[in-house]
Amino acid sequence: MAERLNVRRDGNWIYDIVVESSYERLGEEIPALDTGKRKICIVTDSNVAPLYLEEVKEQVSKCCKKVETFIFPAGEKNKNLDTVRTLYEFLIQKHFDRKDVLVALGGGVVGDLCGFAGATYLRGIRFIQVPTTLLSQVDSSIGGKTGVDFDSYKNMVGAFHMPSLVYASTSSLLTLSAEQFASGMGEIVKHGLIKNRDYYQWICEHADAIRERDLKVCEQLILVSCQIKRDVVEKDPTEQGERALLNFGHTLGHAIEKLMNFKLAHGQCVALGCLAAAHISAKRGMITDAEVDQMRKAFATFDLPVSTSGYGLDPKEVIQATKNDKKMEAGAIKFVLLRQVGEAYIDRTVTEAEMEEALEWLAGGTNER
Ligand SMILES: NC(=O)c1ccc[n+]([C@@H]2O[C@H](COP(=O)([O-])OP(=O)(O)OC[C@H]3O[C@@H](n4cnc5c(N)ncnc54)[C@H](O)[C@@H]3O)[C@@H](O)[C@H]2O)c1
Ligand SMILES: O=C(O)C(=O)C[C@@H](O)[C@H](O)[C@H](O)COP(=O)(O)O
Ligand SMILES: [Zn+2]
Repeated sequence: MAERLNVRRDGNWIYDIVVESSYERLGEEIPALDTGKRKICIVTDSNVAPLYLEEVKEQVSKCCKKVETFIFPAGEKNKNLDTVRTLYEFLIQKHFDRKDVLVALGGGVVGDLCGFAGATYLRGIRFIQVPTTLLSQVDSSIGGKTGVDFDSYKNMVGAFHMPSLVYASTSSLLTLSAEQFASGMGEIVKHGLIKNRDYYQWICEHADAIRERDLKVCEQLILVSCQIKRDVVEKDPTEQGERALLNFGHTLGHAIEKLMNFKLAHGQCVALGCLAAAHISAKRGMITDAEVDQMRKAFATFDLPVSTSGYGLDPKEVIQATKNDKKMEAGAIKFVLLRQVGEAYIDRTVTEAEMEEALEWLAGGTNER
């Protein structure tokens, strides 16, 4: 039975998030977009193509005139304008017009890049998200943030462009590496910490089933996380205010991701950034040290890093890197802190000294289990 969530805003845009256990029903969901006479280009990466391209292509073929496929080398390093350019060239060569459709089959890298091409090619064509990583199923496929990195700066060039449909199959979680599964847990724990303490506790209580990738429990994770993110982006799709709460852990997380030269997965850096932000929240007396310690244990349970010890990161360089991210507004850094576990707020008063102290604290621990 498909689980379905609706995303809408003032009648301006609306799409469904469908969570299934296989790709078998994808061909039944797409026709609602009136694609019968259209061409569809499936955009995917070199790791996902051998796993899922054939079955997804079979489904997509049922609901359009012609299917093309564009495969690019996997990895964050390829989430850039060079890859977008080769995709534009491909679409031009195949005569894609404004009514044709793109399908992003893959993780957040494919989704962000394909969505950005969808936002800009011919000033915008429709795209469908078929997320295949835990991270993309709970986070990146929803909300319409699309974009690419520029000179290693995360997501520096992009556009808000909503997908026409999100179709996630939990079956794809079984082929993910341990590291990539853990990375998704980084964003999931973030969702609990910023918006829903009960969810955070539920995640901790179901740690064994989650680690074993019990797909029923994973489905619950996907649905609750999607609901949390949906509720935020419906109210503030272009991040004028509340949406920035989803950036909890990303101010320092993005800087660490860049300085580690993308050797760590996105969700791993988010986990480190969340801990540093939680530490600052505790120093300011809003949450307790015991709660931070509990968070450290929670991230570690999901095999996420909880210390930067041995990473060779210089706190001053990390702080410098935050200044070139999108978190700067009118010269002040936009930071997300916890008022309490399950409630975040945007703070513009975090000082460099606080960040430096938090980064030193983060380097002091260990990743030994
Ligand atoms: N747009 C947003 O709102 C948003 C939100 C969160 C993260 N992001 C972005 O998403 C990206 C991270 O996404 P990600 O974690 O999905 O990484 P990813 O897309 O790089 O995928 C991780 C790795 O897993 C492989 N893979 C994908 N699906 C697989 C499967 N089912 N089985 C086996 N291997 C598979 C990929 O080829 C890749 O090597 C980052 O660029 C981040 O900035 C965007
Ligand atoms: O959707 C959002 O908004 C988020 O902030 C979700 C984040 O997990 C995601 O990594 C996002 O891409 C970060 O946004 P950015 O604007 O800082 O690049
Ligand atoms: Zn993120």
